[in-house]
Amino acid sequence: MSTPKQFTITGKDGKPLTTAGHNKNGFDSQVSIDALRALWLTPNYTNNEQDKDASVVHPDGTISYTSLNRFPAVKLLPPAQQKRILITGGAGFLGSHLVDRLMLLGHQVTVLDNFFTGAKTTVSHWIGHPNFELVRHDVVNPYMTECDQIYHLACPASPPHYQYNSIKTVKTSFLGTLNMLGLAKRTKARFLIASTSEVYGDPEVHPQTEEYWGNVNPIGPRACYDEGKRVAETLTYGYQNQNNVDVRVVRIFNTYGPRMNPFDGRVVSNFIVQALKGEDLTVYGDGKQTRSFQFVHDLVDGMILLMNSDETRPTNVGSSDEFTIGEFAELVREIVEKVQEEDGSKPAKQCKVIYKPIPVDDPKQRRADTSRAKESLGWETRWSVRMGLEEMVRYYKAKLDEGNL
Ligand SMILES: O=c1ccn([C@@H]2O[C@H](COP(=O)(O)OP(=O)(O)O[C@H]3OC[C@@H](O)[C@H](O)[C@H]3O)[C@@H](O)[C@H]2O)c(=O)[nH]1
Repeated sequence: MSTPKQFTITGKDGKPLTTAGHNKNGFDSQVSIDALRALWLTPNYTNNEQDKDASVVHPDGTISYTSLNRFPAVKLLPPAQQKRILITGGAGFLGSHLVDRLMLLGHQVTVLDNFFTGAKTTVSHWIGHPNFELVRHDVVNPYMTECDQIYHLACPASPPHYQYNSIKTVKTSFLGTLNMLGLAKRTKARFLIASTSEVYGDPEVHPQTEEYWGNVNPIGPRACYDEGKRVAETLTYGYQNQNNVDVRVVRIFNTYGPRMNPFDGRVVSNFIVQALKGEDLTVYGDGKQTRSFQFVHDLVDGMILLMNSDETRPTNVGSSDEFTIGEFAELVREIVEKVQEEDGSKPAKQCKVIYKPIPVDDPKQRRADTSRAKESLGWETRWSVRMGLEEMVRYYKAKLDEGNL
């Protein structure tokens, strides 16, 4: 595999950022950023070292996939430290980054995914590795295995995707969580559910603390996801109280990064793809609604810290750097231009911002209060939005350049 181009990352504290993860609570989750980057910035469907003339996509429109003869190096853990970890939705955007981290750390990872929004290509670099298993499975059906930890992420997360089949989204949240909690009960595995900032609905409290009960329209178009996740949290604490299941609940705020499906309709992927293609940036409503965006490595840090901590209360993991969507469009446009300038592909014309109708029940403001994550886990975001967006722009640009976007 060829070595990806090196970029220096400056963390929020102004110092060079070379690793992700922490060594806390008896669990070392640190890996080098270059090792993570090599898993998504280098195409893994051709072996460039051995076949220097190979291009990923050929002029006749075909694509070369070659099986890797070497897997990325993983830590050699003593058996007593190696955990059997089940990740539902592990072929999705967030799941695949969690898979990368836990694989590099030397654990045994089993991924369950029905590939509705996930894709095999997100984890294809691990297929065949003795520590890795990929199972096509829909969590609305029970699944039996032996494991020590369960990260339950399976559920479409982008508003157009989760609204596509709202009944299935509710079913996935409820039955999927029920099945995985049943598995946790039998195996005595620790269970972490990926909940969401959407449990706060269109919040009247700002920023959102975990104590806030939320403002959700129970029959609106977002209800299938919002209420689905709320009842999933209810079930989770039901199993904790009635069956002593060891549970963790992470409320994930808007997250972005490489491998986010470029067409999943969320704002970060939409704006970057539009700017790279020279199309108009679509701001919904007047663009005054706010969000805070965290880079995916920070989220993975938070999830692993929470899973291995004693904190059993719901915990927000998100950024507290708040932008209006209008400001965010300007920032994305500026960063895309910077990356294009760096490699001499800046177009003569600047793309415009256009305004489209606001989706029903779109939250007007959202910002994570992360005091609990800071106090209980020692977690804080390390990536600035600017550095994270540059990473994501380079990833999409590489896909665009190879004709894959
Ligand atoms: O092209 C676009 C897309 C989206 N938007 C706006 O940008 C804001 C963010 O939209 P996104 O679709 O990215 O994400 P949302 O904040 O609405 O929902 C997200 O919330 C947290 C997570 O749990 C979920 O991944 C997702 O549901 C919204 O106000 C939306 O209306 C645009 O202005 N233009």
